[in-house]
Amino acid sequence: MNTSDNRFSEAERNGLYRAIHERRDVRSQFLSDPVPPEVLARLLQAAHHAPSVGFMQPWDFIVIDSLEVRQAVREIFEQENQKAAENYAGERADLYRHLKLEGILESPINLCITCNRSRGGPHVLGRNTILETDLFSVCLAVQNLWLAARAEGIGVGWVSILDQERLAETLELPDDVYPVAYLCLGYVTEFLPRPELEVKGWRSRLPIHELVHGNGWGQPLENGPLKTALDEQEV
Ligand SMILES: Cc1cc2c(cc1C)N(C[C@H](O)[C@H](O)[C@H](O)COP(=O)(O)O)c1[nH]c(=O)[nH]c(=O)c1N2
Repeated sequence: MNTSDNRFSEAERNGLYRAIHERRDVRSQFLSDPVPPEVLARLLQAAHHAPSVGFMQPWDFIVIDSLEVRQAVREIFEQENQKAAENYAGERADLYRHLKLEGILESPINLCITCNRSRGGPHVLGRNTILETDLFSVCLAVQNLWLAARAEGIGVGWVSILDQERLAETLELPDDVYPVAYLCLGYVTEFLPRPELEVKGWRSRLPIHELVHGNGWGQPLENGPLKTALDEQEV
């Protein structure tokens, strides 16, 4: 059997890698143009087709277009962001305060992806030992949506500078439902070529060869074909 039989076509593979490499966290570039319902439906379907522990599908999607709700969430962000800024001093504090870290009011849609921690009953296959696997599953749904959105030309920004309890209260979540991701979605003026935090001088992408270890933590990858290929593909 030819090992390439199951491969996508070259154009399809290029499309997938393009979505991965050109996906951005967006907060400064949102347009107010509405996202058509059929496009949003495709994004939600992409999220719903993520893998999940024991096929638990612990996610729900709260689609928020109400200005009132968005304003309430924006206030939570403001308070938490003030606190976060106090972690830095001097130039770093100045830089932090100049970063735009949310697009809650500018984006036409806010979406909260939650995790229902009791979905599927008390014994979910694969979740007997590592309880957090339900949360991991929801993160994969977020990433599916994020990549599909990039292919649709829609920007997504994840806002985590939020007090979860206040967010849960604002969205009237039941006790066993945890707000994993608060996302802002919309068409954009542009997708930056690099992460905004890198463009603004906050932090850079680490070289991949420092992150790939051989056979155990801290053991460098030996010089060989994998190391060469990684170095050649560094982007
Ligand atoms: C769990 C989690 C939480 C957050 C983020 C991401 C993730 C995965 N990111 C986006 C983050 O800053 C961004 O992904 C990195 O800077 C890399 O940039 P690109 O996503 O490649 O553009 C993010 N960005 C932001 O402006 N405000 C925020 O609160 C958060 N929170």
